[in-house]
Amino acid sequence: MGSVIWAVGLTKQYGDQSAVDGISLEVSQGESVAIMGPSGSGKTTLMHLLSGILSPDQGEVRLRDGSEDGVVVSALSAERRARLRRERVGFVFQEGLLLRELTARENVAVPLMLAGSGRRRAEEHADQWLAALGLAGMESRRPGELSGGQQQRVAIARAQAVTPGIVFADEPTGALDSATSTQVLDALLNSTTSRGAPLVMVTHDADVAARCSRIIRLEDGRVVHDSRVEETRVEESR
Ligand SMILES: Nc1ncnc2c1ncn2[C@@H]1O[C@H](COP(=O)(O)OP(=O)(O)OP(=O)(O)O)[C@@H](O)[C@H]1O
Repeated sequence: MGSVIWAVGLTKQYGDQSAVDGISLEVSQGESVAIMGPSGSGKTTLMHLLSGILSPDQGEVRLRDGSEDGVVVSALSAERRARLRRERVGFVFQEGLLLRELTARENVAVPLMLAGSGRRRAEEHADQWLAALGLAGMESRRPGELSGGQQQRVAIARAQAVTPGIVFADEPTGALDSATSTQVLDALLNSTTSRGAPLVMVTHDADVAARCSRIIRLEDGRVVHDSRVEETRVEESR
């Protein structure tokens, strides 16, 4: 399977604190990757480096963009990086971060309009995504009129609507009870991997991680376990 993102030698320091300390990894089409590890081990920093929110002190991140070698995210200007993030990368956070004054439909349509769609087309497309996530009939509600799980599904629809090449999620079910968490996780996994796009998710929850195809564990800014690497080793030793 082709790589969608590949990172080499990523390092990020805060003062003399090494948040990420020389991490290299590739993520392939259709993979769902859980990033786990103790508090302060560098999970969020790694996700922000992979997604171009942060620039590394050393190393580079490439994202597949149609060209053979991909685009080096960290070499882009801040403006081009922001555009790449808007159009090729989806984000889902612990709290949906929906715009409170807008309806569910408008929340999903906004990124499409920012990417150049007309309002009517964007809203039609938004309605299709909301329906795909089980929210038909709720298009005109504002976030305050939806449950936590429903709000998170609106956030997933918003992330998917621009059909990004990769989706990142930071504790996407962290604020939900366990039954709702399962539904939201199913929606997130299915809506991403069924398109062939990879999902990279930071989670503290072992049950959530167990639903992913790959688990990466960090300690002190380094990868101490990668289930994909372990599987490759086992296959090679056969
Ligand atoms: N903006 C910042 N300024 C200074 N130090 C930071 C900053 N962001 C992160 N750090 C430090 O870098 C290290 C890694 O932080 P990070 O948020 O990536 O960890 P994490 O594994 O996501 O933690 P948690 O599970 O608690 O969210 C920590 O020691 C943290 O204090």
